[in-house]
Amino acid sequence: MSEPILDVRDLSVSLVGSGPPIGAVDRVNLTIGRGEVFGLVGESGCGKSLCALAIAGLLRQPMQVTGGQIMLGATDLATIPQRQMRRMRGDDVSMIFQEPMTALNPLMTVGDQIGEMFVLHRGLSRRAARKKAIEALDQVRVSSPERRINAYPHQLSGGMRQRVMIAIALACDPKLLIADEPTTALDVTIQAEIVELVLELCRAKGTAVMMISHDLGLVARICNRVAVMYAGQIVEERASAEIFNHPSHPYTRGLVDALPRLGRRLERGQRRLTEIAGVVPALHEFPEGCRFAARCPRVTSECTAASVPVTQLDGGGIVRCLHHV
Ligand SMILES: Nc1ncnc2c1ncn2[C@@H]1O[C@H](COP(=O)(O)OP(=O)(O)OP(=O)(O)O)[C@@H](O)[C@H]1O
Repeated sequence: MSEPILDVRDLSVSLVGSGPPIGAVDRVNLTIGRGEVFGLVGESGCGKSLCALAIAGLLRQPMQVTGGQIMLGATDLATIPQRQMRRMRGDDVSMIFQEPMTALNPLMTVGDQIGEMFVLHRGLSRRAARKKAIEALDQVRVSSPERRINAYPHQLSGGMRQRVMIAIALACDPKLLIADEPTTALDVTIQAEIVELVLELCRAKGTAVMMISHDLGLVARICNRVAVMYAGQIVEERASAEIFNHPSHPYTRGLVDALPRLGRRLERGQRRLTEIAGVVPALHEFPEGCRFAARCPRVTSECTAASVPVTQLDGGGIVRCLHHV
């Protein structure tokens, strides 16, 4: 891997309320190289978004970072004050979300929202920022950018809004872009265009990407390395070709088997491809031993006796399973 830009060590996020804290993300380790495209996958509710929000300094009560370090270069994002984090967000690390409307201000034109990045982070005048906003809109392939900068978010299509959010996120050339399911809410035809756009712009700017998705197929195709998350823990992390072709953890195997492939047909009465039976446990239901045990085809009594340590794999990477292949 190239020089690391992000080094997350033993990150824990917990729900902190009136009772004892409830762990949601459990000692997660992640390293992303400069300009690398890194994937984080897992079903809904595995803790991917909480990891992302923790890194971007956007966790909200009752969720809190309760342990570990988030090193972006020499700065530990887990401990810096909110004011410093606000400065670094946009400048060093940016995030785009599944639903752009949650991040865009409905009362401001898209031009003002993009321009604000240049005013706040680069100290440009309003007039100079407006010019840069037009260039940024052009870069994300919004046609007639001089006209479109005067539009409000609700006047644009979902795909256009996502492009605006990408323009805002990349305006100040951050070192890391976290993309949390950026295409899930979009029409299938636009999804590939948006992913390509993100990759192309980040490649040109040397920005590393952390792509979060429930779609292992997408992530394996575009990422150098992939981490698979289950019930708040990383259960496997390897080069994406390895993960895709020789999944080591039974959960990863299940995700691969659930992918649609050319020539595979649904059996009569089967609604989806081989889904992993069962559901991700809720936070207060995490079991003592392996968290995947209740759904695992390889489970034995050892799996539920004590928590499962991480094993280094011969070809590089890690897996958290007593019966990995
Ligand atoms: N503010 C909150 N209060 C209570 N529980 C929460 C909160 N935010 C997240 N959780 C719980 O934490 C767990 C992890 O959630 P998270 O959103 O990180 O999952 P995810 O893998 O990103 O799923 P998705 O793809 O659906 O966003 C889930 O069980 C979720 O219900």
